[in-house]
Amino acid sequence: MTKLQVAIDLLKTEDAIALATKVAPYIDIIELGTPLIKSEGLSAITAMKEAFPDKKVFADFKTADTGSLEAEMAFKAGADYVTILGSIDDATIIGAVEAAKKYDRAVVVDTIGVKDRVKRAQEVSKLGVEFVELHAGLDEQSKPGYSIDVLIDEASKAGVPVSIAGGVNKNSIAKVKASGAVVAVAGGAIYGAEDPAAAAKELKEALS
Ligand SMILES: O=C(CO)[C@H](O)[C@H](O)COP(=O)(O)O
Repeated sequence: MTKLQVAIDLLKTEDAIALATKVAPYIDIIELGTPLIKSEGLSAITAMKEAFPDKKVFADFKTADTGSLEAEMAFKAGADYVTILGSIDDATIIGAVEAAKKYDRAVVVDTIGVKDRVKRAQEVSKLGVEFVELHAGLDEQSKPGYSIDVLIDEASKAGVPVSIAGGVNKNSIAKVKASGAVVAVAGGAIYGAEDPAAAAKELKEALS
């Protein structure tokens, strides 16, 4: 079954925890977005894991170097998953995977900015990562003509475990599920909704 991940791109830990409290019943993975971690630091990860010990906590570090060091920082703070950029050298991903083995946690590779996401997903899947995020970032999504259908098509071709992030919402969720993605990542569709709990519930039900 496709899991549901909420991407929390807010800037304050207390706001992130308040949102997670509303949506937790419908969510499998709680993602602390890169801006939140940059704003609040590692303490945001620790606070989220302490508030939700039974949920997977995902630290969206988007690490570009010193993979082992940064992954260890995330895991020590309480993260279950850390992201490493797919556009960088394999050595960074391998270092992070070694740290994940030490802490019994997992690495997710983020393909933001990668030209051939399917090829890179297949390459890095051989390095021991948990899954690969087929990702169009918020800036890419704002460009004219963007459609999540590109990511959905790639997920169906990848042949390795992938998540989809980049405009998952109630209109696209059925196609995301049908693509075989192991995780659907929804940010704005949940934290930007008038009723985040209802939005998360609707997405979760569509994945069931
Ligand atoms: O990682 C991110 C930006 O770099 C976002 O969290 C991700 O793109 C999901 O957000 P949305 O569902 O709002 O597109």
